Amino acid sequence: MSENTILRLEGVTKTYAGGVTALSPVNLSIRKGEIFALLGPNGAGKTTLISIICGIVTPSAGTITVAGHDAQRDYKAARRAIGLVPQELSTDSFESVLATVTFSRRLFGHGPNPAYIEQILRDLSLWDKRKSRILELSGGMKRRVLIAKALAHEPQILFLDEPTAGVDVALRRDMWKLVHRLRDNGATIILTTHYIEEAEEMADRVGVINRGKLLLVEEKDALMKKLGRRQLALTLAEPLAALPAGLEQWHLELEADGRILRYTFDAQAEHTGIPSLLRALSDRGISFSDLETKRSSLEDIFVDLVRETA
Ligand SMILES: Nc1ncnc2c1ncn2[C@@H]1O[C@H](COP(=O)(O)OP(=O)(O)OP(=O)(O)O)[C@@H](O)[C@H]1O
Repeated sequence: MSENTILRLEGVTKTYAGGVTALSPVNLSIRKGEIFALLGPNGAGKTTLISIICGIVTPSAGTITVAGHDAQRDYKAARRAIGLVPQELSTDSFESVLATVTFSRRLFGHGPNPAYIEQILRDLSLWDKRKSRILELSGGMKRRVLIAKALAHEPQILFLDEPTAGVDVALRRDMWKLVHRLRDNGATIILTTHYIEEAEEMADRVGVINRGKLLLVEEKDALMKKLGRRQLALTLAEPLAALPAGLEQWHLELEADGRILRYTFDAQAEHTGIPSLLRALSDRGISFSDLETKRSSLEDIFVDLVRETA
């Protein structure tokens, strides 16, 4: 394992007792200190993969190495390197925030470290709430408690399973900031999400999984650059009932009741085809009142990929 690799999966597969193949051989290396987003639709295998890494589900084949420990042979040490933030608190506890988080640390056999616990509670803006009972907290605060619990035993890797599912926009943005701060403090973060926006906003690298197969793993920026296309939208001065003949080579789309003409082109190409398109439109007496270009998002890329493997 290279010095910089904190987690490695080699040939990991899972077939459930009922015969469902949830994972085809998965190979993946996670670098120390990165934010990795695992993106996939419902049933893609995200939870299975995380559960295998955390030792909750046994793989059918393959090896998992967590911070130098074999996740099956050396389960306890591997598990200790991981903090897992589940989607929801399973119970609304009568315990205080401080007691709950302190207890989570003890579960992993660590001695007390009040200064460390105070630091995480402060980092998560929970210090003022340390004496509150969990059931008195707002949904957003409860989510923070889940993160504090996962961090209590000083894990090297933090797993966030759908960190912002069902939370409002303001809290989602707070969570994103928080995750960046945790990474800046040295944590490696792996999150699962089906919000593409979340992966786009947070991740250094993105993995796309569908039907148990890891379809790609790429630096987010490189992915956006390599696969990203641009779109040119022309708002027409007069709506068109149909696409005029002679413009087939641009594969245009007519939208918004014929008011918008959309052209998708490769941003990396030497010739975008735009000048010739504009000339061809002008030759046909088609004028426009507005022109807008937009980069295609990770969402477009994701939808294309998943469609191709469906
Ligand atoms: N305990 C189980 N027994 C049998 N099949 C299972 C079990 N858990 C999951 N599966 C199946 O394995 C496949 C992958 O499920 P998994 O929960 O890993 O997907 P996911 O990507 O986490 O989905 P979601 O986004 O909906 O949580 C699905 O077809 C699911 O029905």
